[in-house]
Amino acid sequence: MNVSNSLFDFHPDWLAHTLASASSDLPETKHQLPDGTQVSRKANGVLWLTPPAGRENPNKEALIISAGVHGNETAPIEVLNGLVSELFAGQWQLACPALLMLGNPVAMLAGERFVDVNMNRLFNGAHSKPEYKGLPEAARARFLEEMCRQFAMAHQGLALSHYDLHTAIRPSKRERFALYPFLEGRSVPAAQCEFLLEAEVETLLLQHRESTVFSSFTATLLEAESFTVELGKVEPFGKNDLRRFRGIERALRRRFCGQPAPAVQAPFDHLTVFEVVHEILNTGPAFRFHVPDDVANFTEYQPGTVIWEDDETRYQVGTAPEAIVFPNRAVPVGQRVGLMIRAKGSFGAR
Ligand SMILES: O=C(O)CCC(=O)N[C@@H](CCC(=O)O)C(=O)O
Ligand SMILES: [Zn+2]
Repeated sequence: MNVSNSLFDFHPDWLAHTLASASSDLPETKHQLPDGTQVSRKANGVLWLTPPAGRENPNKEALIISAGVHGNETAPIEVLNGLVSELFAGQWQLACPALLMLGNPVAMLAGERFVDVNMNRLFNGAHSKPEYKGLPEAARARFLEEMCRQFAMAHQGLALSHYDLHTAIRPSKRERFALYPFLEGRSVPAAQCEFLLEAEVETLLLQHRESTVFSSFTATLLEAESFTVELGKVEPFGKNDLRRFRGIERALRRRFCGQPAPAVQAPFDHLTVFEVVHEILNTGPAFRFHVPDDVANFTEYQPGTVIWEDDETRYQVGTAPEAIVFPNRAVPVGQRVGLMIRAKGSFGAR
């Protein structure tokens, strides 16, 4: 029997199966591709792939790729699903172990960012907070963390990278950008910058503190080189212009196949690096946010502009212009309303 048929219960592909099984508790199932690659479906939307023993892993690495941690960010889900279909159809062979995760199948089915609570605020152990007790998104975040832990343990000695793929709610003056989780003393390896450029991601944002997002968990606890990667704008399934996602698709395929990195090429030959200078948090009922709802990511504000205030605090842009990323006033008290950022330099040519 065709492995897709048996693994995906006669659904045409991994995504269709994951959506159809969104509210099911699937037991672990194991399969083998004709070339000997082991495929373990650990749960709905979670595939652990192991190349056959003896196959060379030229880049000496293991990859964790996640998409759909926000259910309405569909393009990266479609890209990852397409790569899985290619692998299962024998179009290329896997060189490195890979853990592939569709983060929040229930939210994906609903076409929503999340169902009860933003899952990308539940990592680094936040899922265990009493206020999230009993919520399916907390259980899923805990499970995804456990999968990552087991995968990292099983592949000690290989370089571990995690790319958590997203799309942004609003338009962006910089179409694709990556966020690098904060770790004391860490700097971004050149090979990772080159991978981002290969994926046509031209902007990198350095986080200023540890957080509860998925990439912060894998970076902090598993010592992975991790990135949240924003690849475009949120659209429903079937409405994405997947030509705009060819960069990440090609770059991931190349990594899965264990091929060497191509030389960096214009126009994707330099990465503009920004740093977070201020995180805007919803401080409660008196919080007033002065950025309009529809402003694009990377919109710049001049020194002195008041960005937010409440009855005790007022945040004004400092002596140099600052730009905003992820403006979103509709978040619970204590959560991020946006990030104020400033250009820090660049990597590569120019
Ligand atoms: O467009 C938006 O407002 C949100 C897009 C998104 O989901 N971004 C991630 C970034 C995670 C990080 O800071 O690494 C998120 O908000 O979870
Ligand atoms: Zn997202």
